[in-house]
Amino acid sequence: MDLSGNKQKMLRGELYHAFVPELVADRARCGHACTRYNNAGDVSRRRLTELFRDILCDKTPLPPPAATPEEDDELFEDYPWVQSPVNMDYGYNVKLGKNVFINFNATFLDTCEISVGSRTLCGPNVSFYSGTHPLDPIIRQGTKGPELGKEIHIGEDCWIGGNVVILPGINIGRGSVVGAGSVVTKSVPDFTVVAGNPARVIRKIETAMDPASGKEWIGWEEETVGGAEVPMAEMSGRDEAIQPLPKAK
Ligand SMILES: CC(=O)SCCNC(=O)CCNC(=O)[C@H](O)C(C)(C)COP(=O)(O)OP(=O)(O)OC[C@H]1O[C@@H](n2cnc3c(N)ncnc32)[C@H](O)[C@@H]1OP(=O)(O)O
Repeated sequence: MDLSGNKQKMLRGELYHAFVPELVADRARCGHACTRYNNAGDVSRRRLTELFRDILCDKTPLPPPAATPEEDDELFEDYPWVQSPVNMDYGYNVKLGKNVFINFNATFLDTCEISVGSRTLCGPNVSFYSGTHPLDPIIRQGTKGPELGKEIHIGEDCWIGGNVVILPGINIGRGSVVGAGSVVTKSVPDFTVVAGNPARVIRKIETAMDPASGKEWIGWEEETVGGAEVPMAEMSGRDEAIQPLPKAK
């Protein structure tokens, strides 16, 4: 893929200019795709998935149609479920795992990659802000100045409450919970409840899923017996799996 200098810098998390024609066009494309998804009305899961994949620029083929509408819906059981309206800047930097649920009014400012791990649930009005700007107004210069992004990664099996804001560069560990209305300014360790503005640790989550618990847990059925009908790579069309999280600060 031959990317322009500004787009390459954007994806690498370096300072870039967002108001160059290529990136303006990318955001316009994504905006139109979001509008089509948000106005889809009462359509099948297949059609919704097609429209959602248009937002993500995901060309992975869908499974062949089943014999009946009900059976066809079942083919999409494990696909991410995103309530409209949803809004994104570029779409192509968003990756969602299996059985993810994103409630109404999510905002993905996907200057850099934003990934949400399998089985993670998000309440209404969650905002993922991977974009940021220089603090010095002389450099910032409104639409004339450079900006940058930092990736956001939400682990598998998390629950993000309503009205949460996740700031650039944040990693939320596996199985963790973010309380409603929180602003997450620091990365969150695995199996931890955080809440507030700024989000602070409330408690650890006791679960056999946490290897530190010393308890036995065999993992999700599809991961252990390979029974998943749709591997995550096919679902997102863009990535294999959520990468291991770096250690939280
Ligand atoms: C997928 C969907 O659509 S989800 C639908 C939307 N639902 C939501 O967003 C609900 C999200 N749930 C919450 O925010 C809950 O408060 C939870 C899950 C964080 C509660 O976690 P718990 O560990 O049970 O916390 P608990 O209720 O015991 O409170 C512990 C402390 O944290 C505080 N606290 C709890 N939630 C929050 C919050 N969201 N913001 C700030 N402080 C909070 C409590 O006031 C309490 O403080 P105190 O010790 O000073 O009294």
